[in-house]
Amino acid sequence: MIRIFLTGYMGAGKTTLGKAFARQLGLTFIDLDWYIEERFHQSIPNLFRERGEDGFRQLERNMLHEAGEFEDVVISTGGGTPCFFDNMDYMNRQGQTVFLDVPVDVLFRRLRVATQQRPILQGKTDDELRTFIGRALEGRMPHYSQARYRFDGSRLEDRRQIADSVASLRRLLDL
Ligand SMILES: Nc1ncnc2c1ncn2[C@@H]1O[C@H](COP(=O)(O)OP(=O)(O)O)[C@@H](O)[C@H]1O
Ligand SMILES: O=C(O)C1=C[C@@H](OP(=O)(O)O)[C@@H](O)[C@H](O)C1
Ligand SMILES: [Mg+2]
Repeated sequence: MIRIFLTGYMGAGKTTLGKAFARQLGLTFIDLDWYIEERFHQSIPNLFRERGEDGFRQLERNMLHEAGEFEDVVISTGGGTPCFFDNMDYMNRQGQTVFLDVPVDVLFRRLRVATQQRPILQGKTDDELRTFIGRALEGRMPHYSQARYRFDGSRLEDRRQIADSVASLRRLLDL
């Protein structure tokens, strides 16, 4: 039975790599954000507005424990999932955890054009955003570093790089 959790900061490539990896191995792919949006019929930004971050984190934990029971699955978590409650311990008990490690400059380049669905990043200038990402990544590293595996997520910029990264992740996980 295979159960893989991809973790890492916003823009690290969890959704992109998770989807491609699951497709190649014939596994079920669950993006935790998409799963939440499906179950609550609300976008992530609306859930933040309606429930506040604390409320979002509670339902994120509950949905993690629901999806975390699925088998033969790749679960791409949200960037904050490992950082709340005992979510990281839970994931380490349930399956193989992978931290997609990506340099701040790469995260900034990816995210500056993709803040629409990420409430935490909205309303910032480029300089504010880059500083925010750097500080947030540093603050979250104690959680991300509890993952069993570390993987370089900086090579996901085109189909060829995604295919190569899928192959590298298979070797890392011996799958
Ligand atoms: N098909 C694509 N074309 C261009 N950029 C993309 C594409 N897919 C993802 N990206 C960029 O890569 C970033 C990381 O993708 P994503 O998998 O959503 O990361 P995560 O799930 O870790 O937040 C996105 O924020 C986006 O900027
Ligand atoms: O880092 C975070 O706190 C968040 C990351 C998002 O997921 P992605 O990492 O897929 O963008 C989403 O769960 C929410 O906006 C909060
Ligand atoms: Mg994602």
